[in-house]
Parts: sequence; C-alpha cells; structure tokens
Amino acid sequence: MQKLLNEITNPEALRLLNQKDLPQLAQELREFIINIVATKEGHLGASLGVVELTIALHYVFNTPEDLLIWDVGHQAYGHKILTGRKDLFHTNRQIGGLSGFPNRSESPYDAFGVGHASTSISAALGMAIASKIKGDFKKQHIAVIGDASIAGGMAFEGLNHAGVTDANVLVILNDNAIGIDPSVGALKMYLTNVKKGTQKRNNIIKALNFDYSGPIDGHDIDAIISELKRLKKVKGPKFLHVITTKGKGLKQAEENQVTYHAPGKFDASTGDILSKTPSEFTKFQDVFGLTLLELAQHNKNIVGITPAMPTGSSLKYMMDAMPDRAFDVGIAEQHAVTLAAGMATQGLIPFCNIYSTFLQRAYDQVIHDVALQNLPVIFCLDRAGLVGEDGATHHGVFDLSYLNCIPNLIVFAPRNEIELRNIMYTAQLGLNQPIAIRYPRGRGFIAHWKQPFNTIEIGKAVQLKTGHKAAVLSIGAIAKNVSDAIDRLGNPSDMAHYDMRFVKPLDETLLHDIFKTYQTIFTIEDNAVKGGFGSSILEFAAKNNYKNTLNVLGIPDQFIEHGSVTELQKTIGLDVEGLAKLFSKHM
Ligand SMILES: Cc1ncc(C[n+]2csc(CCOP(=O)(O)OP(=O)(O)O)c2C)c(N)n1
Ligand SMILES: CC(=O)[C@@H](O)[C@H](O)COP(=O)(O)O
Ligand SMILES: [Mg+2]
Repeated sequence: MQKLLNEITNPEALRLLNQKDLPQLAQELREFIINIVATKEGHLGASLGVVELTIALHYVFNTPEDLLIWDVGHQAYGHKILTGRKDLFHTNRQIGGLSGFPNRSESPYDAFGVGHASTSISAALGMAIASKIKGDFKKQHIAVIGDASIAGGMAFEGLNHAGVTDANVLVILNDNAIGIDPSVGALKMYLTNVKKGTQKRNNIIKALNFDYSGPIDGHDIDAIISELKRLKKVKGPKFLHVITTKGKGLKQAEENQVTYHAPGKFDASTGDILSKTPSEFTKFQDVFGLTLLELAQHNKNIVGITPAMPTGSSLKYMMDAMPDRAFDVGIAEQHAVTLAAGMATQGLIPFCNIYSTFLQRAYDQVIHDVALQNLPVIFCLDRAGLVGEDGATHHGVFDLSYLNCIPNLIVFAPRNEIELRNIMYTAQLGLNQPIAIRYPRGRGFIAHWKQPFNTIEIGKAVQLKTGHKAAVLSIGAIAKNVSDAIDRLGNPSDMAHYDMRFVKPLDETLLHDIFKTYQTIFTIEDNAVKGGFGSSILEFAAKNNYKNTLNVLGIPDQFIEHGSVTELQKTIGLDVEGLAKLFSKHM
C-alpha cells in the first residue's frame, strides 16, 4: 500500500509532508520501484541506492526552479516517480513510454538530458554561470554524480573550472564504491581512504576550492536534509560526499550489485531473477570475449582494454584469466583510445573494446592519436546499431559515418559470429593500420560459432545469394533481416544478396560487377543513412557515372527513441516484414 506515495503528484506535495514521515515515503518509493522494474525491467540498483537522497533533494530544493541534474540518469527512477510520472512509470523504457533517463522534453524537472556519464558538473556549472549573468542569485544548480562517473575526464574538467568561479553550484558525490562493475583507479582508493578516515588531510576537493562536506550517510534522510539546508545558504562551489549502498533495500541487489545493476525480470517478493528461456545462440559479446582470450593465449602481444564495461563487453573473460594483460580503465574512453595507441607504438596488439555510442567521446583520439599515426589498434565497437530500451542516448548508429571519413582506418562489420571471430583472428596476425570492427548488442544466429579460424582478405566482400532482378548490399548483422526478407519474397531467386563486410576499403571490383549486372540496388545498414555505408555506395556510383536505381536504407536522419530492437526496426522499415514489402515493390 503506497499511502504517502499516492499523494505525491509533484514535489510541492512532498514538501508539505512532515519530515518524520519521509522514511516511510522512502520505503514506499523503494517498493514501487522494485515492483515495476521486476516486471518491466530496467536499471535497478542505482535508483534503490539514492531513494533517500532523491526525497531529500526535492524536499529541500525548490525544483524545478532549482536545477537538478542526474549524471548518467540511470539512478533517476525515484526522481521521475516523485515528479509527476508515477502513473506512467510502468511504461519506462518501452516504445512510446517514459525514457529510462532524464530527458528535457519529458518533464520540466529533468533539467538536462543524460545517458552518457560525467556530464553533470559541466552542465550544472553552465547553468549556474547563466543564472549569474541573468542576475538570478537565488537559483540552485545541483549535479548528482556517482563515484565511477566522477572519474571520467569531463567531470575533472568541470571541477577544475568550477573551482575558480563563484558560481552557485553544488556537486553531490553519490559514492557507493561501484560503477556497473567495481570502480577502479587511484581516485577510488582515495575515496575509500576518505571513508575510512585515513585521508583527513590533503582533501583534493578542498584543494580545488570547493566547500567540501561529508562523508555523510546517504540513507539517513534527516542527516542529508540538514546538510542540504546548510549548503543551500553557502554561496559558490560546494561539494557534498554522500555514502550509499547500491541496491539498498533489496537483499540480492545489495549482495550482487553487478547483476542487479540491470537484472532483467525478477520476483519482486523474493528478489530472485527469473530464468530466461535458454537459447542455443551466444551473445556477440561472449564471442568477442572468448575469442579474444583464445587468441591471447597464443599471441603474447595481445592486450585488452575496456572503459568501465568488463561485464557488458565480456572482456572479463580475459581480465579474469590474464589480469596483467586486460585493463578496465574506468569511464575514460579518451584515455582508453590513447592508451591503446601508446601500447601499439611498442608492438603490443591492443583490442580496445568500446560501446559504439561511447566511442563518440573519443573521436579526436581515434583520429589524432591512432589513425594519423597509422597505429594498428583494433577497435571492437560493441552495441553497434540499435540497442533497444536504452534509447537515443545509447544507440550505436553513427559509427559507420564518423569512422568512414578517417584516413588509414579499416571499417568492418561482421554479419555473424564466425565473421567476428575470423576478423579478430585476421587483425591480430598483424595489420599495418588500425581497424574498427562493429557488432550488435545481443545474441547471434549460429549455434556452432566456434569454428577453426580463417583469414579474411581485407576489402573483400562476399556474395551470399545469387539473383536475377535486383541486388541488396548489406553491411553487418542486419544481413540476417535481409536474408529472412528475401526468403519471404514470392520469388526469392529474383534478389541477389551481398555482404559487403568492409565499409572501408570498399570492394570496388565486386561493386563494378554488381552495378553492371543489376539496375536496381538496395543498400542496408543499421547506421545513419547519412555518411555511412550507403553514402559510400552513392559516392562510388557518382564517381563511376553509374545511373542505376539506388535505394539507401538505414537509420533516417532523426534520433530514434527507446523500445525493443524489433519494434524500433519496424518503425523505420528495417524489420523483416518491412524489408520484404519494400523489395517486392521493386520486383
Ligand atoms: C561515457 C559513458 N561510458 C560508460 C557508460 C556506461 N555506464 C553507465 S552507468 C555506469 C557506471 C556508473 O557508475 P557510478 O557513476 O558510480 O553510478 P552508480 O551506478 O554507482 O550509481 C557506466 C560505466 C556511460 N553511461 N557513459
Ligand atoms: C546506464 C548505462 O549507460 C548502462 O547501464 C547501459 O544501460 C548498459 O547497457 P547494456 O545493458 O547494453 O550493457
Ligand atoms: Mg557508483
């Protein structure tokens, strides 16, 4: 029974509550989050950990006038529920429903759109400076940032700037000593020492000119409220260090914080994760992780790098087996890329695994530190294409475009697990240039993917199917939808299908054949249509004066929201049925 929570339709109603009732509200809010996430899925541990902090923030500050920014935003479920979205919360992360992250178009209480880590301090500082310029000295600007996210470069840059301003900004460090995987690095050690009381002097936050307070117990609502009230009156940059437990209130989530970061469906009363229907297929991530380990066992120069995603990327297999050769560098994509570049100068073979969406952070490093020096770094871009429920902030739909224009870089997309294995094998044999290998989130299509290795010839495409009337050129794992769509045609033998494999270099010899053979050509990619694979084919056609009918399909020039991958593909015509319909129109 959510007696108190049911009355809280917005934070104004919350502020009318008696402070002594807030622990009861915290309990109800936790239960509400657990009940919905248990069936609808989503991020769990982070939101459970900040229930008291969330209530205290909205109780003390005058949101939405005061601006509250949640770093990453995966911990903001309580915030959403208290700010008028309780009745819609069951639609969280579903198509047409609430976004899993704060989003300015969703609510005036979401002061800044988030999803990628370490942005909150810069954004809050920007808002605080804007308020000052506008002569508003009452407004508060608050960034809540986790212990893993504060180690990201941008967060340091924000602190460094804020410390020399008199901007009215409050940074709250929500320190639960874990990211998705355990936090890493010297800063984590520093924070541990602060908590143990062994780091009383040389406070690095004070040294950056912040009014520092804490650490305080982030589950003690009265303590947080009293400190927030004090800080509200302090001018200039302030920093509050709060200690919380990720997963607080659900035993399993507290004990197994990595799994319960985003546990999938679970039993709300017991906390036990519900078993999924077993699949004969393996995740691309595990194919990557297990293949890398296998290769590293034979090639001593191989090293692995992940910025804070050892479990998600499956680099953990190598980290467990070879801790000296596999590195979790924390939320530090830029560092990860240049670290790989440095290693490559010394003859190591770095497999730098970064989610496609997060590599956007390290674009200059890819160009300036890797490609310009032609260093043979092997980028493995995980979560390429549509990722599903995480939505617009996380879809990996720009990589082919942003990599396509970089000289020296090979760009490859495996259509299945065996191709992923073989390109990893080929790359570690020794390329004289960098390569980016992009593959999707989730399971592949081949049960027996662990086949003996074969070398892939760089720049060589393959024909998957012959045809009489038209040709489809696909890149990457979307090939599966294309094959299934062709199978549904009245006359499948009309359509030829080529897996082009490489966006760079293109297999121009084969392309000439294709353009001379088929009047109608489709290009299909799960990347933005602008600047990606299809654009390269259009350029090829223009350069060679081909006048064929070209249909370029991919992610349209808009941000795609959240929903299951299949649903999202349907909305943009990349699903099997949509492709089949389109093909048949041209037959
Ligand atoms: C730039 C970037 N890299 C990686 C991620 C993936 N990611 C999401 S949450 C998270 C861990 C955040 O940990 P922390 O800041 O401590 O917050 P907590 O989950 O503990 O509340 C990571 C690595 C991301 N969102 N953005
Ligand atoms: C909040 C965040 O950025 C991550 O938790 C992300 O949701 C991970 O996505 P995967 O589930 O695809 O690893
Ligand atoms: Mg944390």
